[in-house]
Amino acid sequence: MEESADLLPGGYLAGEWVVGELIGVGGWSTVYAARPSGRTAGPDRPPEVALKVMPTAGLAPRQASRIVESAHREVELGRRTGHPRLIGLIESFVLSAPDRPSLDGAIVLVMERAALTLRELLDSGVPEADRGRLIEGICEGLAHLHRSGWVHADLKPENVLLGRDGSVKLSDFGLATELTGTHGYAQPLGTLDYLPPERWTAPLGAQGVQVRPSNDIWALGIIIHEVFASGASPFAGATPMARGAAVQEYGEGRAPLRMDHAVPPFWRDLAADCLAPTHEARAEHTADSLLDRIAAGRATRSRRSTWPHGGRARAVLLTLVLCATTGAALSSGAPRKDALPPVGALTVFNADRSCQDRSGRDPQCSLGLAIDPTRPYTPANVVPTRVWHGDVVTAECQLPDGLPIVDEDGLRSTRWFRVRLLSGSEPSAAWLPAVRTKDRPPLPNCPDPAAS
Ligand SMILES: Nc1ncnc2c1ncn2[C@@H]1O[C@H](COP(=O)(O)OP(=O)(O)OP(=O)(O)O)[C@@H](O)[C@H]1O
Repeated sequence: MEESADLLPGGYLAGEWVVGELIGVGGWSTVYAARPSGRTAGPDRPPEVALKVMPTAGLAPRQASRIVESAHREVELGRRTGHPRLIGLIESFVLSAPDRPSLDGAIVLVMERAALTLRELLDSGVPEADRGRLIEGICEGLAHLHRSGWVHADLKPENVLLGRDGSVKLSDFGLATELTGTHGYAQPLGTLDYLPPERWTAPLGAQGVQVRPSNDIWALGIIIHEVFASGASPFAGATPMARGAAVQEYGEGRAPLRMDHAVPPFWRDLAADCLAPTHEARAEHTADSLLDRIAAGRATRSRRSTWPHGGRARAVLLTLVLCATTGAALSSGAPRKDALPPVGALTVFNADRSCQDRSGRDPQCSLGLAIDPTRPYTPANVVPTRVWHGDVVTAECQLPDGLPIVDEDGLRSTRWFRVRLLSGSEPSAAWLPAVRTKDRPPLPNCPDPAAS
């Protein structure tokens, strides 16, 4: 394939990171997978990151300064408001690439790598059991941003990332605006489908347009509708401009809010409040107050629920979606180096010899960790975290009499090890069949998994 001068080739050394495959292209940036170079790899460096490369060469001075400002905002926000619901910024640097004039001097943000975007999940269908949790995660991210005095100002499904453990993380803070009092000013940019009615008529002053937290709440209302109504906006129209006209009609009181019947009553009420037509009416619905309502609604629903394994069902469904969308390829070192002292280190063994080369981490060679060692070892019964030959995982205990597993060499065992997953993972531990390791540390027996 011909190499583009505007793209970094695989293997390129950008700062201290080795560029991998292309992940995505935004309006002003290109995002690549990357890993630390041999020189810098170590326990304090994540084994896999995303590099957001924002070229400035050849741009008109105003465009270039816009990009510099946008990068500056992302760095500033990352530095001041880190939170598990915001994508982590690891470092930033200016790319020195004299051999590639179009990329020389580009600004590079090194971020924690996510598995997929909410847009991709909407396109493949959000599992019913995950919908509320996803919205709650977005709301937690917004509540943190707003409490820290920032407005995201470009909230949309492309900017909601999902970690490999299904965790929700807001990203792309290029338009994020710091509040001075009740509002801030931003460039008149953003994505038409997520702009509230007042933004369509907002006066453009020397500092830009006024933005307030209620802008993000409106976008959240659109996203709630999309999540429950198979990606559809509550405002009908074939193009973003047509849908924008419908938003303005509604904002001026000339049309009612029409939501899809697929949106359940609880979420319909919440979305309707987020989509209150004026800033004043919307302002009383803060991200914090919405979070309280979601928590209260969850408590009511779980009291009514007759299915005791809701948590497990959630994990399985999200696993399926992540597997389907990402091919279930996960980073090295996924099992954590835990805060608790390890009780048994296990080196993963893959009997398939073609999978014993550690360099590629081919998704085809990844091994699954079971959710329940007493149920069939199928894709529906594995967590999103994958392991490869040679990975070291931490086991807490063993189960001598789980479901029998036979490896590629015919070795059979009913023994399973319970291994810890990255902190924040749901579930927090999963099961490695004993045929997938040669180690037999003297571990205590685990409690009966059926009883937990
Ligand atoms: N940390 C990340 N991990 C994995 N994928 C990412 C990450 N950040 C961005 N991406 C992917 O790259 C795409 C482009 O990134 P991003 O939206 O940040 O660029 P942008 O130029 O700011 O976009 P926009 O056009 O919205 O301004 C995203 O839609 C997503 O698919």
